[in-house]
Amino acid sequence: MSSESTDNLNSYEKMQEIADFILGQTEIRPRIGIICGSGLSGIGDLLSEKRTIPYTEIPHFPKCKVSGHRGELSLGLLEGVPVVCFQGRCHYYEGFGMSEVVLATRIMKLLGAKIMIVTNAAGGLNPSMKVGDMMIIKDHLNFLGLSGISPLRGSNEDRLGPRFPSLTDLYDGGIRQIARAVAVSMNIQHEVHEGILAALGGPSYETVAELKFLRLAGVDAVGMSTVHEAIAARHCGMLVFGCSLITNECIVEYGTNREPNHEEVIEASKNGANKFATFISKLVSGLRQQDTIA
Ligand SMILES: O=P(O)(O)O[C@H]1O[C@H](CO)[C@@H](O)[C@H]1O
Ligand code: HPA
Repeated sequence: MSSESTDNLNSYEKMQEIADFILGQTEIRPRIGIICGSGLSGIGDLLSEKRTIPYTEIPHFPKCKVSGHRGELSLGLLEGVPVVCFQGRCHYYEGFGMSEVVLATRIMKLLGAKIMIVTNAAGGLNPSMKVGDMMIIKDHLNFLGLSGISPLRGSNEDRLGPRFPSLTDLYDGGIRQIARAVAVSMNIQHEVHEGILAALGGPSYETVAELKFLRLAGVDAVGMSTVHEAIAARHCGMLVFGCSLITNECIVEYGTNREPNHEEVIEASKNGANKFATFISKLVSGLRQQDTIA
């Protein structure tokens, strides 16, 4: 499918066809779906009894091209829990339509997932956040959504969810509590923050003025993804947990001779990937113990 295509994956039947194709490749019936952000595909390497399918082999599935995104999905067991792990995402700035951006989310729902864990690389705006830290997403500010660019735009698919879903407490409080306990158990609580993610359209990084504005608005970290998937997950009734790896410090002063770049983002996510993957797998273990996924 070309990246120029617009929202052409709204058909429930087409999504069901994709889900049936995936279910036909494995005995795994996922309870949790994970979306891996830039450089974070290694979470999928922790799966046992794994079946990996390149996106190119999945009918109708968009092909992500941004470096740091592997472009395959893996089904298997993580801490004994059946999961599907999307190792690579499509971004709106690549030219995909919103229905392509959130296709992975809707497919995990049709595969049977009850919870979505969505991850990303993000710039740290809150000065207390250092490169390599993590941020549990408490809420978001969606600049695309505020101007009407939504995965829910268009006629509503009632089989997925309601026309007017609420986004109150979108990022599940109970799961965030488990995540905080995991951070303590790993003795990394000083590196694991909780805060507000702002989603911008990208692919350019933010101006200094934009970052100053976002800081005033209470934003802790900035990214170009995640919130659309979170909205689609809420729409179709999944619980959502979101977590950012802070890959760069936002430059909020003029004339510093410093600039953000994607190479720095990938390098930081490579460095932080193992700890991040361990954190997510221990969270999944915590969810199993709490029967959240029953
Ligand atoms: O959100 P993920 O996919 O983790 O990647 C983030 O990193 C890239 C920018 O460096 C953008 O794609 C941004 O969205
Ligand atoms: N801004 C926006 N998106 C990002 C950043 C950033 O600084 N880092 C990683 N994704």
